[in-house]
Amino acid sequence: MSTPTAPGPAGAGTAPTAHPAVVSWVNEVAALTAPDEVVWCDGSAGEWDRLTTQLVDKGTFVRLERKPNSFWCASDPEDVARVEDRTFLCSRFQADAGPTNNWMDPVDMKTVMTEHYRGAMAGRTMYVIAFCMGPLDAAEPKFGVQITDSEYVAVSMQIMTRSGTPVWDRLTAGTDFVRCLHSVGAPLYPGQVDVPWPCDHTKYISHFPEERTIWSYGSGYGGNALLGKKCYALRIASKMARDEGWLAEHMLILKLTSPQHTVRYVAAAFPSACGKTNLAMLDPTLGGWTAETIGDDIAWLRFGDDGRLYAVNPETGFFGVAPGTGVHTNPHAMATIERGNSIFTNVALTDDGDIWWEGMTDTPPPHLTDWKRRDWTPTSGEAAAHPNSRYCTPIAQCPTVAPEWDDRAGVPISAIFFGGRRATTIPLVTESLSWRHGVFLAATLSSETTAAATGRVGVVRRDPMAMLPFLGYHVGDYFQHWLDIGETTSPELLPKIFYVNWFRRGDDDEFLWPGFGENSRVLEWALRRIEGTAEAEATPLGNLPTPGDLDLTGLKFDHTKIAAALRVDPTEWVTELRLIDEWFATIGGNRLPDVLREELATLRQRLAAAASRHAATTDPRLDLAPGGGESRWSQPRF
Ligand SMILES: Nc1nc2c(ncn2[C@@H]2O[C@H](COP(=O)(O)OP(=O)(O)OP(=O)(O)O)[C@@H](O)[C@H]2O)c(=O)[nH]1
Ligand SMILES: O=C([O-])CC(=O)C(=O)O
Ligand SMILES: [Mn+2]
Repeated sequence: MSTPTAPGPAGAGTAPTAHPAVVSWVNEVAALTAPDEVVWCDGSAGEWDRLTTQLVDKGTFVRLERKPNSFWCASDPEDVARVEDRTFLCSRFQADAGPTNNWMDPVDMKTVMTEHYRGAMAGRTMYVIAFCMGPLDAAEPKFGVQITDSEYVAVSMQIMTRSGTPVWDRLTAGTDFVRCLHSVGAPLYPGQVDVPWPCDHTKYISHFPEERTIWSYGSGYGGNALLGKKCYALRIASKMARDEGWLAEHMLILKLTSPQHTVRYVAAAFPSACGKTNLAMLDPTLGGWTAETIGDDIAWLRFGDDGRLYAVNPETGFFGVAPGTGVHTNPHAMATIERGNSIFTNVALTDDGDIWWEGMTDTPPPHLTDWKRRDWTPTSGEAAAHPNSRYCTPIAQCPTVAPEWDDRAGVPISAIFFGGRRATTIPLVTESLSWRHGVFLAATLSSETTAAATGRVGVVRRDPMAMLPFLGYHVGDYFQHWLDIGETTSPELLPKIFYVNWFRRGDDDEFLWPGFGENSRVLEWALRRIEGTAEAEATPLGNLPTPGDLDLTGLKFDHTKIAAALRVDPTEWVTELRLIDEWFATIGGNRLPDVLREELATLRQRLAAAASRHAATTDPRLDLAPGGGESRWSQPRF
């Protein structure tokens, strides 16, 4: 039932499913896109071998000599990242997409895209992939079927999702599934030679939230083409989650065990390329602590019967940022890919059949093939790997994967960390004062743009809950949903919310915090706060540690920098408040919850009071933090 069908349109006889809606949809798409052949994927090792061999034969993949069952590939130089300006939320009413999404009327979008899809798979094979986001034995497993004309997508979906025969077996007639249609938009006409990375200059990544349908056209890049990931598990799922009373979030899930063997699970939301994978594979520098990985990109959070929030990782693989990943920063990611069974996209290829990227080792190899397939030497003057180059690798291979990563019930979350990449203003860590204050911090989260999306890098923008590019409905309603979640259970059962920033810089432009494994010190302080055993100082922003409140044992790092990383600078906050005002103004008065407006007013009052206290202080050293530590107010920038 899982072998490829003979050329010709799909039919019920060849399908590994009797689900009439799947079969009729596949037939309909095949009639529109005109593939040479339809293959129902079984997700088997044999299928992986067949497709990867095919990809090697046609020049898309290079089989690596130095890593088992692993492949290098380079995309079209224009198809390297998510395309936010070509990503659409086609809700029936524009007002439901909100100010953060590109909207187009669903009927108009389908009319336009249908013409792009017409004949788009000519000369190619259409693959039909059944997949499940989250454990197969979940109370309500979340199924999807992706149609694609890309072998790269088909094999990547094998890594990233539960797919194939076990899913077909469960996808019985009447079972709900999300329709995920994908074409690279590059038909092959008779005699035409294929290119290594087919795609179209025109791209559409469209979501039809009311129909739970995704149409993606023109790109082969992960976030645009592996539709289980951002399109389903975040955009469509966030809408499902709102309707059903749960949360679909851009979060890692981490298990922490203290030296006293206390186990805690935490989740953390950072924007793309801002440190989720790295924190998910944390190698704690703090003695006696163990960190284990449950997820690195997406968390689905639901209330358990005990009133706590439980998190599940809907994925089965990591699609991680390669540059900056090395034995010193993320040894566990390096060990994961060392085990093979991985796909590397837009990194550099070494002459002996291995991969390399900036930050993997201190010294680059003397010669490489760069991500544009050109000869590269250390004097080339350009990066050998694209800044958004990625590895795609199974989570089960991660040496730090927690045994419970696949548990149907998920893991109970004690703390949620929100964070952004900010060179200024945002302190290393802030503890929220309440759920609603935490939601305010998350709703005003900001970050510098990264190479994970096309467009300018390094521009500060608001990225609420690190979900700006992934919201499946109106951002104001999303904030209200977060506030409602906080009313669903007793306050002491809710995770405590913290706000972090690993990326603050000093006047010398160097990071003020060493990051990576040292982030365990911040997590440890947060967990001690939850247990009531850590000190903190009340500031206008929330509760912050002084450097003395953090466990800095053995940390070889300039402690004045750490004090600077923890500073609340009133001048910086004058600008920040203006930016938050602007952000809230874009949301629209009737959709922005009053609670958040009130939180902003309270923050403004607290900052004003602190600034006037500071102005009245002639000797800055009089304004000392409790415990005799130097106050963060003592070095204002004005
Ligand atoms: N300075 C500093 N850099 C970090 C830290 N953690 C991660 N990074 C760098 O940030 C970049 C992206 O980190 P990732 O962990 O891959 O980001 P992510 O949030 O998983 O990204 P997506 O997969 O795009 O959602 C890499 O270049 C890392 O080296 C940190 O604690 N400090
Ligand atoms: O979706 C992708 O392509 C990769 C990713 O995790 C992100 O951009 O946040
Ligand atoms: Mn991501």
